[in-house]
Amino acid sequence: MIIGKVSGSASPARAKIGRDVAARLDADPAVRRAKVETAQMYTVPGFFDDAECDMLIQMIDSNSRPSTLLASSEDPEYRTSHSSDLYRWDESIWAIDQRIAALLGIPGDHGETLQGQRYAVNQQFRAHCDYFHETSDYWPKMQETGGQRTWTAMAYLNDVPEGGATWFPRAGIRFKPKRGLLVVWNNMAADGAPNYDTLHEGMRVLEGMKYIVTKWFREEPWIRDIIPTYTSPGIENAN
Ligand SMILES: O=C(O)CCC(=O)C(=O)O
Ligand SMILES: [Fe+2]
Repeated sequence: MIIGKVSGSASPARAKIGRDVAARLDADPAVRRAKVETAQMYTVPGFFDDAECDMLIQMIDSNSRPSTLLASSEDPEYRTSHSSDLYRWDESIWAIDQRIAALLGIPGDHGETLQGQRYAVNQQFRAHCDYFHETSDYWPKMQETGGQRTWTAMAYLNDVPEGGATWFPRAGIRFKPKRGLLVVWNNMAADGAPNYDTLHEGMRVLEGMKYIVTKWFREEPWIRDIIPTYTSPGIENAN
């Protein structure tokens, strides 16, 4: 995640992911293309039903820590929500992960751990881009774990009485939290380079709580490095 404008390089592989996912979403009658010229952005109303939203909210409430940032920020108000990593191998999370991956047509193992977030009144996530800064200190580490973030899928788990919209100031669109609504966008431009027009903000919650889940997809498999490999004692690792 980066703060402010940065550039990364063009990538034919990422450009192809952008075209393939968009073609799939364009062909899906449940999906609506957002009226945005400068980024690929879609919505799916009612992607999660009430039972799924309630289950996810309960999981977030039972397992939250203060949210973090990859890049440092001077502003303590930058990201004030609570986050929760939703355990991939839990049966119900697995099913949700698979459904999101199938919607986009991206293999599930390219998806990072589903992240739940909870914002209380006055909490927010200020303007940022989800892609990685390719000249940052953390970029080599990100390259080892699947490379650049391509698509983001984010769902609102409840209606928020006031505030908490997701605002894309450069793309010129704002989404109001609506229970079950999934918002999907490509963080890359047509040439596969990071698209600064995807800059977005989780606006301050003014009344009530806001619950969301976010799935960030990498250009390559993310999961391979987190599966523990069993090595028998006394047997040399072949690598
Ligand atoms: O809370 C929001 O509306 C935005 C969340 C977000 O930007 C993210 O999870 O990457
Ligand atoms: Fe974001």
